Amino acid sequence: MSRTPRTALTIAGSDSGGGAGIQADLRTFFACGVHGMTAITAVTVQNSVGVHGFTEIPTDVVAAQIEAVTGDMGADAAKTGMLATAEIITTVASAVDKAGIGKRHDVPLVVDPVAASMHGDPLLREEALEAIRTELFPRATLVTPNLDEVRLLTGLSVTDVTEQRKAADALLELGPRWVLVKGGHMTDSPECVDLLSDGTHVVELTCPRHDTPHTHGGGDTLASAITAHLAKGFDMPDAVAAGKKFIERCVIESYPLGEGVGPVSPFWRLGSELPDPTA
Ligand SMILES: Nc1ncnc2c1ncn2[C@@H]1O[C@H](COP(=O)(O)OP(=O)(O)OP(=O)(O)O)[C@@H](O)[C@H]1O
Ligand SMILES: Cc1ncc(CO)c(N)n1
Repeated sequence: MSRTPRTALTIAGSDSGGGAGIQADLRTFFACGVHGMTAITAVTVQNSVGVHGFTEIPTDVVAAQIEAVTGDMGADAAKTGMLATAEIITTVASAVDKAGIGKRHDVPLVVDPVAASMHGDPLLREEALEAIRTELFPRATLVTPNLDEVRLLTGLSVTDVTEQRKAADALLELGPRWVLVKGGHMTDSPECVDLLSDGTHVVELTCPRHDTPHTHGGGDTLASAITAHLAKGFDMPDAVAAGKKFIERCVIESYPLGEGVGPVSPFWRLGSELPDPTA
């Protein structure tokens, strides 16, 4: 029998195309050496071109998934992605409290406030934004908004690092312990700067902007890589630094698939099992 790995739970939606959502989270957990568990909140009909629709999972089933895995296997860290509705958000907030997950407990909670797909298709009902602010942010150990989500949550438009700092301060007012303001959408910049802050420690994580349109699932992959490293016991700045290194390589190795936007790729972690370029 071999040693049991650390565990991480993702509470998120399914992407039928396999590049984002639950599927991205699970493959990232695996690539980072952590056992992944899932509580599915919604099933999207999605491919490289866009999200064609979604169905929510009943709230009692969302809560039961969280209870079943945390009560039996335990989670060393957890993350949320697509939550779809205010009712699901409220359910998740009380389920993580019951499971001892979140800022006030020992088990870190990463909240990725997913509002839309990268094609601009909504993944969250409009009226649910307030529930993200009031129910989830105060429970979060880390929140990881992109710049569109920053604007929706705070009303602030961010175009440079100085504005990223102001946005981080505004988001911290909503109660999370740490904030990571992602800079992937600042497409005029030759660098991708993500700003991490807890109000005292401010760290800029920078990498070159790699020239690829295929970044589907980038936000989910970054948040799950951070969650996996938190599960392994890294402190927040080290977990985020490890996540940033991981996502940069996944962006470099991203591949075209379908007619639209291809996924970022954790395949590089497989070494000799890498896809055969001659096949
Ligand atoms: N072209 C790129 N080159 C290098 N890093 C990138 C690139 N695009 C995005 N990133 C990085 O990928 C991560 C995800 O950032 P982004 O701001 O795109 O999040 P997101 O919009 O939530 O992602 P998505 O909606 O595509 O899943 C960040 O660490 C960002 O800096
Ligand atoms: C299910 C799902 N979650 C998150 C995203 C955002 O990348 C997506 N496109 N689909």
